[in-house]
Amino acid sequence: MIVLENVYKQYETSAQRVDALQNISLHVKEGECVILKGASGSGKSTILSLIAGLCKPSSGNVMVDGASISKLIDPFSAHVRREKIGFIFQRFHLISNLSVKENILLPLIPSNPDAKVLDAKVNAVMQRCEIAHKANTLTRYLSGGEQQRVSIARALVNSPKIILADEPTANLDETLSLHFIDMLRSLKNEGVSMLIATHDPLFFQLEFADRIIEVKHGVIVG
Ligand SMILES: Nc1ncnc2c1ncn2[C@@H]1O[C@H](COP(=O)(O)OP(=O)(O)OP(=O)(O)O)[C@@H](O)[C@H]1O
Repeated sequence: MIVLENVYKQYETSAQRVDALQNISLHVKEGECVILKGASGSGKSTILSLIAGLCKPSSGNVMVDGASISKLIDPFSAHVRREKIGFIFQRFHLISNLSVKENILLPLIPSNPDAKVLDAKVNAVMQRCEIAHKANTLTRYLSGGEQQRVSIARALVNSPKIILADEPTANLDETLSLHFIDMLRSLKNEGVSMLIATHDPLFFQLEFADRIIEVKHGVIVG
C-alpha cells in the first residue's frame, strides 16, 4: 500500500544542507499499522510528508496504492492525496477564520458536489470525533485538543485507505487519546493502513502497532 525505495531527502537552506533522510526503504501493507518513533529531528515528519506528496525526495521512489506519488507533478499528487490519504498534521493546519464544519468540509468539495451527501458525511465524522457541539465555531476560538479533533475529523471525512498521523495525540488528554486510538483500531479493522509518528506511551502500552520502526538521524535503525 505504501512503498519507499532507497529514499534520500536533503533540505537546502541558505545557511546549510540538511541530510534529513538517507536510504530509507519501507513497506506498509494494506490494513497494517506501523508506528514511527525516533528523537526530534530524526526525520519522521519528512517521511510522512513524502508519502503524502507534500514534498519530493532528492532521490528514490515513493509509491502509494500503486501510484508513484514522488514522480507526479502537483495537481496529480494532490489528487492521490485527496482520494487516498487522511493526514493528521502535528500543527493542525486549520483555517482559523472558517468554522469547524467548514474546515472539515474542505477536502470533500472537489470530489462531491451533492450538498446533502456532504452534510451527512461531515455530521457523522464530527459526532465520531466528539466535536459536533462546536460545528459553527471558528477554529481560532478552539482549545488545542479541540483543534486536534477537528484535524482528525478532516483527515477521516474522505474515508481514506491510508492514514498518516504526526503526533496525533499530542494535544489530547488521556480519555480523548484512548477514544482516538479506539477509533484508529476500528479503522484498522476496516482495512485502513496507517503510519503514525508518535512518542505517546499509550500507543506502546496498548500494543496498538503491528510494527514499530525506529528512525535515527534520517536512517532506519530498527
Ligand atoms: N523545510 C525544511 N527545511 C530545512 N530543514 C528541514 C525542513 N524540514 C525539516 N528539516 C530538517 O530535517 C530534519 C528532519 O526533520 P523532521 O521534521 O522530519 O524530524 P521529526 O523526526 O519529525 O522531528 P519532530 O519529532 O521534532 O517533529 C531536521 O534536522 C529538520 O531540522
